[in-house]
Amino acid sequence: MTETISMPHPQLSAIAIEKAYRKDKHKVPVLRGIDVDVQKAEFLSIVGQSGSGKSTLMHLFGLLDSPDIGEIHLEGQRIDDLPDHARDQIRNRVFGFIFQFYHLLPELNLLENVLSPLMIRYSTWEYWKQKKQFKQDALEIIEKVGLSHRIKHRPSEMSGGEMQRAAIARALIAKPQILLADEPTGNLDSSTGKEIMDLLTSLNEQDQLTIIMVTHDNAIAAQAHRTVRLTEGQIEVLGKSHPTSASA
Ligand SMILES: Nc1ncnc2c1ncn2[C@@H]1O[C@H](COP(=O)(O)OP(=O)(O)OP(=O)(O)O)[C@@H](O)[C@H]1O
Repeated sequence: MTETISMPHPQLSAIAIEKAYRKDKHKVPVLRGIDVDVQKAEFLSIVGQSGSGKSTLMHLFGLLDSPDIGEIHLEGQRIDDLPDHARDQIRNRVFGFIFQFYHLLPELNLLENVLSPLMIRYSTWEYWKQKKQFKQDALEIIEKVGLSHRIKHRPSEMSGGEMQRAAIARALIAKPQILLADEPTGNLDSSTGKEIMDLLTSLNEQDQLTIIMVTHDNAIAAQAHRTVRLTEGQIEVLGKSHPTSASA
């Protein structure tokens, strides 16, 4: 009797992705056939020269944009071709985003910034009904990122490292399965960058949070489980492999 062994799907896959932008009536190809599998609880870094398409690939993973050709799969299900409302829902519930320049709301204090995704997700009535619980969750997350002493501070009153911690807390409040981090240390000095990497590593190891991180810094990239390099629109696999990763 033959036995079929079914392999679990990767948590997230880019399959034969192609993407071009238009410039002066010309099509400029950026991604030319990208295949990447990301396993649950993996920490993957994506490196490549400026303009190589790292952010473009990240945006496709997070459904902020759509590929011209190819597919994005979540747990084996295609998600890039879903209707807008379903894409919005997956983007908000599955993915958390952090960026080089934090993108905090300047007029809100830390606690309000962390709560802001929930204010957007829920109706005013739903939000007020659950506000006590949400606030407690936010305070726990703020403690986890080491900012309990900054709750009432606005972004202009925080350092770069504190603002990135605040942005991480804001991403965590929505309980994402996958954190997409675009140059999270790109605006920080090396020791503050290391602190942010330590925080991301602990979220990955202790909370089993999958992290996909874009960086131009090879030393930062080396702290992930696995690194892929984008070169001329294609993937080159570098570095160590995650124990459960089967392919690029
Ligand atoms: N919305 C857009 N419209 C037109 N061209 C774009 C758009 N977004 C990106 N590009 C172009 O696509 C290429 C890849 O951009 P992308 O931002 O993905 O690269 P990157 O590797 O993240 O670069 P960097 O490290 O400098 O941030 C660049 O040449 C960029 O100019």
